[in-house]
Amino acid sequence: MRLLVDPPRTMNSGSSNFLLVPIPEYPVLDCVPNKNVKIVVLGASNVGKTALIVRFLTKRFIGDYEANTGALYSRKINLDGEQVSLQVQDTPCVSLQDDAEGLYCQEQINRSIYWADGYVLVFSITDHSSYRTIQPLYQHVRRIHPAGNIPVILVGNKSDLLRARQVAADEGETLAASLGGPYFEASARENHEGVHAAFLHLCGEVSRALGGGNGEKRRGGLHLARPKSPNMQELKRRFRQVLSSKGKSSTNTL
Ligand SMILES: Nc1nc2c(ncn2[C@@H]2O[C@H](COP(=O)(O)OP(=O)(O)OP(=O)(O)O)[C@@H](O)[C@H]2O)c(=O)[nH]1
Repeated sequence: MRLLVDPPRTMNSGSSNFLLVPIPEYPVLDCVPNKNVKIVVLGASNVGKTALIVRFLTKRFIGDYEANTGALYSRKINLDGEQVSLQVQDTPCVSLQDDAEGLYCQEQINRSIYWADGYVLVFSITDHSSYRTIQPLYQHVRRIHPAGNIPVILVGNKSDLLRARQVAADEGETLAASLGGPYFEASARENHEGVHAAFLHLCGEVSRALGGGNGEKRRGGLHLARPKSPNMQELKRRFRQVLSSKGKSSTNTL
């Protein structure tokens, strides 16, 4: 069975700034047996974590969001001709501590890190401090998963804002190499293909790392419960919010 969140009833089809397509959700019981890929998206504030996830799952770009509270999105994807259950965990932002050695990282994020099989580390190419957050963030992931291979990709988002660039592409490449994953420059605002390629690459890596197993992978380090299940209420609330603000700002309805 597949559950859909309430579809929007009034929309402006000319706008790309609103979530026009509901993100398919389905209960955990409907997961594809033995093929459950769990990834978490991590990074500093305002780098575009939510925008990237929504872009990947809906091919759409939403202009503005309220601060993220950590939604979990679920859907089935086709990976090399195989159906795979994908869960993508959005997270609140992390930030560097004053000494820049450690991270401010909510407990909810630690749980997500423990739960996930693959990691999307995001910075904005327009914000060098978000780039500096990545190395400590990766070390943090390593502390939670001290053993084994960690499938990871590094995404430099907002590549459409070239004039505001603060992080050079080769800085991204170098950092990604040190983490042992590939670097993708992407624009959640302007380009679905780049975002899609990045997420799909990670899903493939995770699937290979799980080796066809059921996701019961490495379990060293901290013992933390998995994060809450798909947040349907949160999604519905966001749709309602988007629709009501749309209704206020435009007379164009379908
Ligand atoms: N120009 C441009 N803006 C983007 C892009 N991606 C996201 N944004 C904008 O950046 C802002 C932050 O995007 P979010 O997706 O909310 O970022 P986040 O990392 O989830 O933010 P937090 O909730 O603070 O953790 C929003 O105003 C987005 O519209 C992009 O690729 N290009």
